[in-house]
Amino acid sequence: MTTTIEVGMLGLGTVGSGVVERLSRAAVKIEQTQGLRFHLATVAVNHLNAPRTVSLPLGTQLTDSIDAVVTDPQIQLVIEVMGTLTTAKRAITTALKHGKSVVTANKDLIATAGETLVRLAQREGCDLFYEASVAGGIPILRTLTDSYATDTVQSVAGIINGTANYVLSAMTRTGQTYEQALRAAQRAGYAEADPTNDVGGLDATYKLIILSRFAFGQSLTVEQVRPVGITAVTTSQCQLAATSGWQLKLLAQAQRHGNQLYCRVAPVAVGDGRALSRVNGVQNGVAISSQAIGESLYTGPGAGSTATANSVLNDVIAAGQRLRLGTRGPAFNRNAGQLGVKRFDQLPQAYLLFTTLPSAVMADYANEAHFSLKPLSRGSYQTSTLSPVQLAQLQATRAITAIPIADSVAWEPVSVAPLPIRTNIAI
Ligand SMILES: NC(=O)C1=CN([C@@H]2O[C@H](COP(=O)(O)OP(=O)(O)OC[C@H]3O[C@@H](n4cnc5c(N)ncnc54)[C@H](OP(=O)(O)O)[C@@H]3O)[C@@H](O)[C@H]2O)C=CC1
Ligand SMILES: N[C@@H](CC=O)C(=O)O
Repeated sequence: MTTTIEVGMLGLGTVGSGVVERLSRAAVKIEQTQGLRFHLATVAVNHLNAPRTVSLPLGTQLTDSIDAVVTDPQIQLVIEVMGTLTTAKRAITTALKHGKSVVTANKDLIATAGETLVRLAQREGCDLFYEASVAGGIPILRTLTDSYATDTVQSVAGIINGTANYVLSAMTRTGQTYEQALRAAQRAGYAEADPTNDVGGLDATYKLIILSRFAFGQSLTVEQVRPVGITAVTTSQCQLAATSGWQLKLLAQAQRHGNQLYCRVAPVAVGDGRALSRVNGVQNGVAISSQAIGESLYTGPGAGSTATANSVLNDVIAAGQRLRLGTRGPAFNRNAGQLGVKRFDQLPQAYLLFTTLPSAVMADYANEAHFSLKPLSRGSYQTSTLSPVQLAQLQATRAITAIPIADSVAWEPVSVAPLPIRTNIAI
């Protein structure tokens, strides 16, 4: 017997159009395999007369009133794919208070107000799912919930912003400028309406915050992560690094060490031997290290209409099944931990350096401060382990860009001599 679920949707842009298209394409399969039929009753948009890439099914209402969706007593399930913070929070809150289950792809909102919304959903006995909020088409949240249920995660290292990875890959592989590559990512529908968070590392930080709740039961804040984006990375740096066996990636990391969780979102040099170095373009990759499974890598498209819509619809089906069975309420994530939070940049580690300073000056630095410097190609170097103080002093020259090398952290303190302070060296 088939159960019909009345659905309302907020947003009909890149992801919303994908949801409409996938929902009609997969309707027969969903009915056959799940015993569910989803009837898209109403879709709310901002601009009623804007051109659309999909046609709505016959009978689906298009409105510019969010309330017409979230307060409609017929609607049982609301899909929020419009983005925004305040408007989306108000809409989801109203939907939950009206007893509706909610599926959202909104990482900004789930990272910053997710805990409040989860509590509200629990109080109202509704479901709140958000698989598409992290890594687009990769079912990483459900995998962490279901497949790591008995396991203990030690570390998560992810390329989790499709736009930034597309840009860095294009700069490395085709020599495009940052601006050219970003424009292409925008045209492909990977970037947010305003791409500032994509390239500034905030989008990856929001996703790391959500991932960390599932992997460690630990909530992070943007202030704790202090993300560094890719806006200062140049095509020349990407290509010099690649020549020497490193790929520059915007990496989001969280790693348990004792009772601390170390985190970072920053451009990092990933060695060619590591699987993450081969995750290119809009692809995302999440490498998980855990006690029972060991090392695993989950890859797939991190953004884009169809792949993201697929994740949204998997949540819709999960919520639909609970509506059918009357089992709504259990939170998507119930992992809870109590770790202190630190940043990777508080630890000694090795770096790739890019500079226009003469090699003799760089050699003097290394000699005076007792660290070693391996020259790579044209103004690039690989350092031995540097303490945070040494790094700060080195960067005070303002003529050196330092990119941390993945997996080079020294967990035990190392004794390193401080550098003499030299600022504003003439080049
Ligand atoms: N694009 C992607 O690859 C991914 C996106 N996401 C997330 O999914 C969400 C949607 O992204 P995306 O589809 O790319 O965004 P788009 O900008 O393409 O679409 C946003 C849609 O929301 C509608 N909208 C915006 N504000 C309002 C409002 N106040 N009232 C009613 N409708 C509104 C817009 O209406 P109108 O068309 O009339 O302007 C538009 O249809 C975001 O949270 C994003 O972060 C998550 C994973 C991947
Ligand atoms: N803008 C985001 C879209 C998916 O979350 C990205 O580029 O990863």
